[in-house]
Amino acid sequence: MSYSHVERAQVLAEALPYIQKYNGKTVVVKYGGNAMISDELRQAVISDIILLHLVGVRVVVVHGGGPEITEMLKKIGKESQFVDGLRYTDQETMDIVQQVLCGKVNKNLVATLNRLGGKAVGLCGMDAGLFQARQLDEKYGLVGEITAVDPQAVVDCLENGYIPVVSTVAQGVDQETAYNINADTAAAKLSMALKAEKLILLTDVRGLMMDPANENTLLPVVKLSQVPGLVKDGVIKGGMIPKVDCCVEAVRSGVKDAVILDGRIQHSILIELLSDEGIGTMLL
Ligand SMILES: Nc1ncnc2c1ncn2[C@@H]1O[C@H](COP(=O)(O)OP(=O)(O)O)[C@@H](O)[C@H]1O
Ligand SMILES: CC(=O)N[C@@H](CCC(=O)OP(=O)(O)O)C(=O)O
Repeated sequence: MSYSHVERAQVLAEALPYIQKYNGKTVVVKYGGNAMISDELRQAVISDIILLHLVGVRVVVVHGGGPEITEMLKKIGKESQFVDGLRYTDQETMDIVQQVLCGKVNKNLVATLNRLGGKAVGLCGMDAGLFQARQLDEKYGLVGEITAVDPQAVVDCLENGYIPVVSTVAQGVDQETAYNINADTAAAKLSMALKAEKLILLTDVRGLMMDPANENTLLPVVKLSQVPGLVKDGVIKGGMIPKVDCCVEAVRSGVKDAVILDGRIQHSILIELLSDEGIGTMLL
């Protein structure tokens, strides 16, 4: 499909009110799934983030990396175990989680952002006490429940024109260990501490659907009051439950809205933020 000059200009003009709306506002993007694995999608996400940053949006990236952790564990002959969707994390697993998230994934992401013209700084949850945590429950091993967020390091980055890129390993407050935190949960907690305008969770499905097997049943807008009913009726289930829960918590705590967005669609972040089209599920 090719566009005329006028059509191209219209797309840019359409973005103006949205750029004005989000200028100076904080948007937390949880980056993970296919959008992180496919080269093409990775470039699109990263260029979206740089563009938003350049038009004055205070973009904060919180990244996942579950598949990379699983792959590295496999290399050392360890099978991954999940309990209620959370990785069972023994000490050996925790060491790998820290190496993969804070080392490989975080630094590669920072390098790509910088290579494509951004100015990114990588932080993990232990830097400057960003995320403090205690053990969530023995049944998950060293999985943490965030007890406090000190967003100052992230704010300092934003104030100095950097794009903060955060990995979700937290410092223990109940014992001398690092804790593994689910990236959706950490992104939601950070959005709350930053009083963000918006939380975006990139995932590998269109959003919340009445029938997960049918993409035409996407629910574009879900009010918090509808969530308990959707859970009770079995519409929200499995991996969607913790995702929706942390969106609910964020919105209840003052984040204006939370969007579950399809990271498989190129430039889904730009379409969501800077156009008249809403393409995921917005919880508000
Ligand atoms: N109503 C629903 N709409 C969409 N997906 C749903 C729904 N209920 C359950 N799911 C499941 O939730 C999954 C998304 O959660 P998850 O796999 O944990 O995401 P991620 O890996 O991005 O964190 C989907 O792949 C789908 O199988
Ligand atoms: C406790 C827990 O499950 N932590 C996750 C942290 C990474 C993550 O959440 O990555 P995705 O967003 O790519 O799934 C894990 O170990 O896989």
